Amino acid sequence: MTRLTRFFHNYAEDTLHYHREMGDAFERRVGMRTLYLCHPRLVEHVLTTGSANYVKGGAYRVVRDVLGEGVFVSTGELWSRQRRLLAPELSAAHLEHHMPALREDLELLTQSWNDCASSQGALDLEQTLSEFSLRLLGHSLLHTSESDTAKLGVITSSMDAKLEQSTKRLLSGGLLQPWLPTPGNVRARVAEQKMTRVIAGLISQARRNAQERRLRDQRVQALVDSQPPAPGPEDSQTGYAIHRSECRDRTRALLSSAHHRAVRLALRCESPSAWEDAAPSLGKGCPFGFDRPRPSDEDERGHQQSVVERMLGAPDPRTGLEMSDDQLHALYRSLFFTGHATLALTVTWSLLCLLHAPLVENQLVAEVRRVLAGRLPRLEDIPKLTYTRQVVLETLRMFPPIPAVSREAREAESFMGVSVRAGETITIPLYVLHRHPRFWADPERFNPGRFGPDQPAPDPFAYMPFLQGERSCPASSLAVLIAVACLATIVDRFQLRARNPGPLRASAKICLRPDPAPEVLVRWRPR
Ligand code: HEM
Repeated sequence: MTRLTRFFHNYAEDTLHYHREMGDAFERRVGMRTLYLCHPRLVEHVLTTGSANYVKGGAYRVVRDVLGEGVFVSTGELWSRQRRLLAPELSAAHLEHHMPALREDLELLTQSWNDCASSQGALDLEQTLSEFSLRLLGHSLLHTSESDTAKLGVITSSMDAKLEQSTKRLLSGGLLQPWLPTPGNVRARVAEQKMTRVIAGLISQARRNAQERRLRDQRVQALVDSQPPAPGPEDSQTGYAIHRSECRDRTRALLSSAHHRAVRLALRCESPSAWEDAAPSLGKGCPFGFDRPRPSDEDERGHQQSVVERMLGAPDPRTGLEMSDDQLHALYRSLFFTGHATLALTVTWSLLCLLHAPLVENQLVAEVRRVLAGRLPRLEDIPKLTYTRQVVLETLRMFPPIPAVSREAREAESFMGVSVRAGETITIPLYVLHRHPRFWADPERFNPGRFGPDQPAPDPFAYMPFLQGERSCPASSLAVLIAVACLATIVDRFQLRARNPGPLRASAKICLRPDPAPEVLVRWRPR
């Protein structure tokens, strides 16, 4: 393979070779001149201390072309508003809310793998995990229904087709104009139309849900306000009656947290008789409905707001305007772009690494069997899966799904012996930093032990699968927990073997993918 073909096939591996020859900072020209920074302290400057001078430029223009001004590429107030609203939803603390969707989707995943195991078949790992992560994103973040899930694949495949064409356009240096009737341009236009249609449907649904929620909340408010001043029950500890205002607050809290199913159903069906049936139960005192059965996971999820509904309910503080359809389109695209392949690839690479590490697999199976013993993970199981987490972290070191990021310098500057020109593209190769021999002992060895509790934490700029700084991944901790749950569920039930064992190979475009993908045989793991 020539240097150039190696670069285009897997620029991450190619950069690793260059780093060995050229050191921690070097320039290369492939199409355009790029400065590569491969030392944690240089990277720290670009991402944190000196970050005001470095923006998402260059390659991100291609992405902007496809995604619009979503959270991934936007800047300034538009970016910070989207990020602020998204962050709580994507935090690890929110895992509890994603758990019902996660368990449901893990169940579906294992069902399809059961079919494969019973027919002694082979699996396309990346494909099945990609379907899993797509379904999960739709269910847990966007609250898509089962029928919508089928359409989500259209978004990601259309996005891939558009990204490919936009990249070609960028590399053509202006020759490949979008209006030219080339097959690639036609494919990209069709892809854009399909993607727009599906997302528009999801947005209308989210707007309808948000409107229904607003009406319901107003009715709840009116109903609660119209209650007679009931003394309420006695507080079990103090013996004092709960005041009416407290009653109301607690009623509201209960209603909004989906505990009072009967009233919720009545509010939703809006028939006068249902209202009449429900109203007395509101007046009977607090705490309403504590003795009622908890609603099902499905019902619980139905009452939480999706990310998009939350965005619709939070108008711009300066203008008072709701997010426009264009902004919502960009939000959907950004979430699918950032969350879909990354999660699927993390679990795919973890399973592929295990094919080559039988001792690690044994230790992992022992832990998973102890904690899960054949059932789906529950929230409280996940912190106990400590070795599984180490396996995920080590996989993210060796095969970071996003192997490099780039920034563009606004102005010229010099720091730590490196000179940067105005407008220059800086590449930060995570793949190289994760294998830097000065920061990692035996970097080419898959060794989850390096993330053990007795080991020192790695340098945060030598290990950053989720990047560092203000543009780092807002879903970092959550994504690791989900990957842990998924890996544990699979390893507990299934044993994978490669049909043609050989070294793991990758290709890197935007993401780092197994290439060629080994054919993997799935069997039930003996108990
Ligand atoms: C293991 C899985 C994941 C990995 C390795 C990962 C990694 C990354 C990295 C490296 C970036 C910075 C990219 C850049 O600056 O070019 C990023 C940004 C981002 N990620 Fe993730 N990610 C993962 C999962 C997710 C998930 C599940 C979501 C949510 C749907 C998500 C949402 C985002 C968003 C919104 C950004 C843009 C942040 C900003 O610019 O402010 N990621 N991710």
